[in-house]
Amino acid sequence: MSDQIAKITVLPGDYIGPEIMKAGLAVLKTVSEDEFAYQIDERPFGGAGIDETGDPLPEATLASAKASDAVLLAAIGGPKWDRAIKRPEKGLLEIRQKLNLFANIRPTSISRAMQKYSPIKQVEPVDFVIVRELTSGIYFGQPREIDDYRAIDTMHYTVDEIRRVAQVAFEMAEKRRQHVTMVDKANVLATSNLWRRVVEDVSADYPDVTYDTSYVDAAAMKIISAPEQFDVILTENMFGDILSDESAEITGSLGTIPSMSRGTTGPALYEPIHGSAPDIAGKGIANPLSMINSVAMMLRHSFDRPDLADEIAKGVDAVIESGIVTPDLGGQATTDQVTSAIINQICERRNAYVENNVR
Ligand SMILES: NC(=O)c1ccc[n+]([C@@H]2O[C@H](COP(=O)([O-])OP(=O)(O)OC[C@H]3O[C@@H](n4cnc5c(N)ncnc54)[C@H](O)[C@@H]3O)[C@@H](O)[C@H]2O)c1
Ligand SMILES: CC(C)[C@H](C(=O)O)[C@@H](O)C(=O)O
Ligand SMILES: [Mg+2]
Repeated sequence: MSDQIAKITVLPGDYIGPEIMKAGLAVLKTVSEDEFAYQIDERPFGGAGIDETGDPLPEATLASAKASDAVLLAAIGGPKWDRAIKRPEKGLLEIRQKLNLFANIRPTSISRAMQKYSPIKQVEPVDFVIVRELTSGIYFGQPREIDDYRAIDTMHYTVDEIRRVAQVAFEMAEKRRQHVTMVDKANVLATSNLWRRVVEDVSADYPDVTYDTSYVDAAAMKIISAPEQFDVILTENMFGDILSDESAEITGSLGTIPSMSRGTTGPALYEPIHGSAPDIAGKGIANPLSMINSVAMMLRHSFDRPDLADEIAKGVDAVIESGIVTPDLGGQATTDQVTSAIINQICERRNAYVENNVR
């Protein structure tokens, strides 16, 4: 951190983005009181960036992100800008590339509190993390062309791009249950064959970590039938995008899962894995948990405050357990009611702690 006050660039984005960002910032304010000094710099991004400046990633937004200690993003995109020359999604790809956020970490765990909301039956605990390559592959490959009769996208990977994200996955696995599964389509794709060669090589540097591979179609099946088998899933950009939405859904809702995107230096970016949910925007029913969990992830990884992240996690678990949940999880609570319930839990626990320690 550049000085004692953490600089956080805040990008509320579009549709439900501002609704859930408000929730995330309210929880951040609560846990930070007397504990963590920060300043936020809120900037337009995505559709909001287009509306304000004509560009989904305005220059001033990028400059703020680059000068920050961490970036907090809600969600961007939606039908309003589907015909824009440069769509909001383009801004998202650009910020990932310009901040060199090559590793995207998307956790899936079904805590005891969450079990009753999961659509799958679990015998063993489910707790795995997807490490998704984020700045290369088919999202960025050239040539990329379209005319009236054909369209071309190109999947492209280099050894260095694979090696650096593989190292992130193996390092994470060392601190978890020491297992990496690389997910690919090596029975068809040349890029997957390069991934196999490079990851096999990287795995030799981590003797305590076991390593296996799975084709992506089979992995999609196992995420539902045997998710407890996974510890760290390492995969390329587009497979990671698809498998992370599927993985989120086995917890009960896409609206619960946070993510971290990081490079080797510079600020990391934290965001829910879902999009701007235009179908429910403005109704006050968006699930704020993905955003609140993203705030916790930021405190843990960018600011070395696992204590504050744990306080949030305990508050979230208590509220989920009590059944105060939004309609995507089968409940009737609003975004604000869930957020207030979490804040109350955090405050009650703090007061109880103070009382116990004064006596
Ligand atoms: N990182 C991002 O900002 C990001 C990620 C994914 C999609 N998008 C964009 O979002 C827009 C909408 O995309 P989409 O509809 O395909 O996907 P989406 O993730 O926005 O929504 C898919 C479904 O999940 C529900 N959902 C998502 N988040 C929720 C939450 N917090 N609470 C309750 N329900 C929630 C939605 O209501 C919808 O039914 C598109 O423009 C897309 O490109 C942005
Ligand atoms: C909006 C889109 C470009 C983005 C992606 O595919 O990376 C989203 O789906 C995500 O998962 O963050
Ligand atoms: Mg996605």
